[in-house]
Amino acid sequence: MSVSIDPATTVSDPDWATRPDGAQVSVSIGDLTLDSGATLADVTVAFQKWGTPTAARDNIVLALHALTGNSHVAGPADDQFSMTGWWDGLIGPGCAVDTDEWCVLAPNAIGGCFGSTGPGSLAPDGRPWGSRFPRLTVRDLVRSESLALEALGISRLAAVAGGSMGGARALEWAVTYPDAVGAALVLAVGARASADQIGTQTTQIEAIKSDPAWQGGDYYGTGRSPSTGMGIARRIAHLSYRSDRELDQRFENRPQGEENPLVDGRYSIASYLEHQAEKLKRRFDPGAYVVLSDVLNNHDVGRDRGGVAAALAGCSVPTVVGAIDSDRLYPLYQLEEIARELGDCVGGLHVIRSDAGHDGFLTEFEPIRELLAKTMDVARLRRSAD
Ligand SMILES: CC(=O)SCCNC(=O)CCNC(=O)[C@H](O)C(C)(C)COP(=O)(O)OP(=O)(O)OC[C@H]1O[C@@H](n2cnc3c(N)ncnc32)[C@H](O)[C@@H]1OP(=O)(O)O
Ligand SMILES: N[C@@H](CCO)C(=O)O
Repeated sequence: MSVSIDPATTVSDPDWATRPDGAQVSVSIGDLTLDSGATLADVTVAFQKWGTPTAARDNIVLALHALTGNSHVAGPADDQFSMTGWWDGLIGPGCAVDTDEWCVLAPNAIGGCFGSTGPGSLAPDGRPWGSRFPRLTVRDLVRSESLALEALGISRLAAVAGGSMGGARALEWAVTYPDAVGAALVLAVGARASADQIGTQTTQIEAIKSDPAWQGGDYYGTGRSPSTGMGIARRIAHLSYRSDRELDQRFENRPQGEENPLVDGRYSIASYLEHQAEKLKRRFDPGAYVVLSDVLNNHDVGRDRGGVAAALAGCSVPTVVGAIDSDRLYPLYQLEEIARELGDCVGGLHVIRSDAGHDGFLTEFEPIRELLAKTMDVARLRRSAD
């Protein structure tokens, strides 16, 4: 990729390359011009790193998280990240992405709440961005990542990989910078947002904005947060992340424990969704949920590129494409389109048989391991051909 670095660019830790696995580094990339034409001032992109970059920086793999994910792709839960890494066991010494060979970087998306600039960050005037935070696109996220990588001395990626919003980012990486990406793994995402996805995501956004604690988006520092609205959003979202079959097998129409839904008790599924909502409230910012859901809504790899088919056909990056057969958020036909139209799809569409639904890109360890290994095989061939 070729990007022009803002003179304000700084790297928090100049020795980041030799730091141990899981090390964090943040890069201030200065002002970022957005697709909307607006400028986001003083942007920081925060990463975690596993493995060691070569002197030539030719072994870098970008692991891209989904909507509420973060840079913690491997390792146990710790003080900063309350969850086990989302691809734990897939990235590390001897794993599918072998960090004795590859150096994995996982950037936190801008617009989020894990160290990269988001709506809860302080703007240059010292106040939280809040309602002033601009709308972002997947391409804005990818551009911020490419600027940060340039500042780390990285101009080429051996591979990019991700699912869901991470898959949208991986696809945009491949289409935007085909000469700078060796191989890609795109999981559980479409080439553009569908009416169904925009419908459910705008409904979730409305749930957050209709919480009185939203305060027009300027709730930071007020002591009140629209977490009730985000809890409702997460319940709606979580249903779309799992399959009807799996949920019914697990919960049927059973009551929760001894509770009686015919009086004032809950159904088991309602209790489960409440649990998922409560967990998200503890680790995610509603404002970031709104910004990144909007990013998913405007995802369209064909925008200003002559449409989806033309954009995908023009992409020369060898790309492994994977779908989960029970994914009702990103149904099979959307992944079939990507696999069919891409300039260089490796082995056609890989369909993962699972009842886990969309979340299968996180839970189906063995099939994801195989797809990651396949992607790294392609990356290795391309690296040796360079
Ligand atoms: C790429 C990225 O980074 S995306 C971000 C990844 N992480 C997340 O999305 C975090 C949210 N977590 C999840 O979505 C899921 O936990 C996944 C996808 C990571 C894993 O899914 P699974 O292992 O299938 O978990 P599952 O959906 O069964 O949930 C289990 C939880 O529900 C709870 N639960 C199950 N039944 C009930 C019930 N009737 N009432 C209340 N809670 C219940 C379990 O106790 C368990 O709780 P715990 O997670 O606090 O231990
Ligand atoms: N469980 C995932 C689903 C969205 O892809 C998340 O919360 O980000």
